[in-house]
Amino acid sequence: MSRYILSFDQGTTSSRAILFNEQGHIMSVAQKEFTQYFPQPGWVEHDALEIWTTQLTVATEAVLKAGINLQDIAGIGITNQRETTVLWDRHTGQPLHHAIVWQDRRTADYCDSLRQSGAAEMIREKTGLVTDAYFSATKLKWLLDHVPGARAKAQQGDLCFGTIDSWLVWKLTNGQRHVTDVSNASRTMLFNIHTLQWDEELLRLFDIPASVLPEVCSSSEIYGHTQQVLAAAAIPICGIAGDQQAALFGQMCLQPGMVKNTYGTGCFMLMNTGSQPVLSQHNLLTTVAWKIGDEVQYALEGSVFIGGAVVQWLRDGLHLIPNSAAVEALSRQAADNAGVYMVPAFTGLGAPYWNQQARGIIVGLTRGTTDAHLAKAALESIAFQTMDVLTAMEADAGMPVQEMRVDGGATVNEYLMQFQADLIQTRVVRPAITETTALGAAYLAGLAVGVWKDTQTLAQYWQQDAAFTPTMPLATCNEHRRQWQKAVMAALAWTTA
Ligand SMILES: Nc1ncnc2c1ncn2[C@@H]1O[C@H](COP(=O)(O)OP(=O)(O)O)[C@@H](O)[C@H]1O
Ligand SMILES: O=P(O)(O)OC[C@H](O)CO
Repeated sequence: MSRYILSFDQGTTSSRAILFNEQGHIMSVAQKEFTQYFPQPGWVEHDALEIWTTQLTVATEAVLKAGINLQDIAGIGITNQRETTVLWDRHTGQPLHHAIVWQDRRTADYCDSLRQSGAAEMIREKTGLVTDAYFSATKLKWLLDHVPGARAKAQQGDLCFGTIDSWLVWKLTNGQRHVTDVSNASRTMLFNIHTLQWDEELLRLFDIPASVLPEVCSSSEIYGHTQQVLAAAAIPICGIAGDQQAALFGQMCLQPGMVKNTYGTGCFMLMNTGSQPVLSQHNLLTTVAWKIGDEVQYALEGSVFIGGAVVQWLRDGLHLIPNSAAVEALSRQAADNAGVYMVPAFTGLGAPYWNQQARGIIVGLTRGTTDAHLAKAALESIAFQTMDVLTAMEADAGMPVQEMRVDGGATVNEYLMQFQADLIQTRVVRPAITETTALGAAYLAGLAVGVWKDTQTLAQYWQQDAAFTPTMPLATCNEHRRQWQKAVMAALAWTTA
């Protein structure tokens, strides 16, 4: 009998399912986009029921494509867009409102007032997070305060809060299990990353009744079994991690100091810091990477809000390119950026600036600027933002990073990868399997049910596809950095305030 692991990779713009075999090879992939709702400027919502139905559809499709029997699936691993907040009725299973997505800025003013009140330091010490609308706590508070009747229902114990992992487990187990894992919990701003428990002082601060919270579990254990979905036989659900932590695991960054950067809609760089949380001195986040058995690993994280999304903007907003892949050829039409720099602060700037009011700018325009220069500046902006995060990370670690492992949709772009290596003067390594998020969740699930013995076994599977080594002269590199810093200063000055 073969033993497969089915990964649910529930992302910001699409639900994906990937089936892995015992060697960690991909057997099949299915993907479905779902609706993005923008009810007001800066607001982003998802329909949690659509997330569930698309996820279930792609899971079924992946199994059918591979032509395997459902009883040969040893377990399901879940990885998900993090922070996105769902509130549902525990009796009917109906969401009370659209999910509020991690990108949503509706609680930005409230976060500013929290910072002014002096709460930010306490929040950072306990949660490792910067006080920002990005995280779940203020989104949940908004739902409880604005959905008619929600707070009263919550106080009566009738509601469940969850990030997308909790929601999917709830649906898969037909409402039997209300759980999350430590990595997702650490993104809520309600979770104490030192005690690994929900924090009463934070619950009081955000006025959240404890009864809405899921039980916090490790990242690799049997949380429950499927009920009346996918197969007649119950399949164990046995791995959960937030997508960026799952990618760190899938990239086999198991030793302190190892770094991965994912180039998706946003860019998320994580450094494994071992069994102790390291509080950043340079505006990075401290987060739980995963918990396996009794062992907890932590990470430093730098989140860039607009990464590959700047390429989507060239495609859908400016109509400069017919598809994302075309950005590379267009950008190569220009020999260099001709002094054009783009700061895509469309939703403010994330790490290490954390400025919610900053907005995007393009500087250095002349009569000679072409679409190719804009494409180049857009691609380069992804690398510049990553450079800023890496600089902060190296300063926190007190040593240079030896190599950066990369994954995500934009890593197919060879120009971007080479420019990245040049800018950070560090080797950039792309693995053979770039579906590291789904792979990480599969590994966590497979470890729980004995498909794989231990992490050492898994580390042997990691294989390099390509390595990009720096070739740009240092003087050119320094000049780029200097110009970029000036551009960032201009974006910070051009705020919505
Ligand atoms: N050739 C390319 N060059 C640059 N960016 C690309 C390219 N192909 C895809 N992308 C970008 O990669 C992102 C999709 O990557 P993916 O890892 O699937 O993201 P997510 O998981 O956030 O949905 C999109 O923002 C897209 O614009
Ligand atoms: O869905 P992605 O891949 O853009 O990831 C979103 C992150 O988890 C947000 O923190």
